[in-house]
Amino acid sequence: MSKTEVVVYANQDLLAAAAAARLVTRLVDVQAARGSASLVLTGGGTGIAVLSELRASSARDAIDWSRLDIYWGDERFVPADSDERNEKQAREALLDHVPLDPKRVHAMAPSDGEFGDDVDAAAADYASLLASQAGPEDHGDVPSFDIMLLGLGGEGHTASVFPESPAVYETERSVVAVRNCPKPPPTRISLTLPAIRRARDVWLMTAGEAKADAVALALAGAGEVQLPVAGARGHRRTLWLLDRAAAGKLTKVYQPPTA
Ligand SMILES: O=C(O)[C@H](O)[C@@H](O)[C@H](O)[C@H](O)COP(=O)(O)O
Repeated sequence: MSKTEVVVYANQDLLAAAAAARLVTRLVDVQAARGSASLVLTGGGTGIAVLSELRASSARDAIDWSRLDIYWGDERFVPADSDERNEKQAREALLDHVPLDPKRVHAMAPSDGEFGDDVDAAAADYASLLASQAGPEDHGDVPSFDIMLLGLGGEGHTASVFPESPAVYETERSVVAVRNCPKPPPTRISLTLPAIRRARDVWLMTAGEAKADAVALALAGAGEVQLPVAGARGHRRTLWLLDRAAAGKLTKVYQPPTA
């Protein structure tokens, strides 16, 4: 039975530092149990701040970086050297500073890569990659990621699955091309909600008052077509990591003292 837990931090800086500390603990535990671990990254201010905190953490090298698979939940379909690319931001914040195995860093294709501007081909290629990484124990064509990090938008998007968009209705494919995104850049590649739900742990991390309505609606059981983040769940655990402002419309959650 999957659990949902909510932890509220006094502010976004503490949230990012604490999430980085949690990542160290969880990844070390998974590696101790199974030898290797997998982590799915997100873009967005909070997601990248967590990676910067992990880079700065004195505990970070407790993780065996050579036995960690890195994936992305979504990517902006822009040239490889664009500052808008989630991959580029993650590399600068963390990935270029730790001894990862390059073969285990699974980025989504850029718009000037081997598929050119064919975003459908780039999405299909990532779906094939996920299928090739899934083992017999994974019951399907997506690996059971150990931790999937996700952010959310005030209107309820997560990864690049936007409210009432074609991606939110996708039930077959694990990865889709996304066009005409309300949030720029307009063309993206995204895991779908069924693929997100293959993760053991989903960590939804967000800060700020602008996210408070979406957080409260998702935790109250809103429908995923109108509020895609409501459909982002881990099959072991769904962990919401919030700051006080993002938790502002929740009742009955422990609120920490002001830092
Ligand atoms: O590609 C993107 O635009 C991001 O992946 C996006 O989904 C982001 O995670 C959220 O919008 C939260 O962003 P903040 O952390 O900046 O609020």
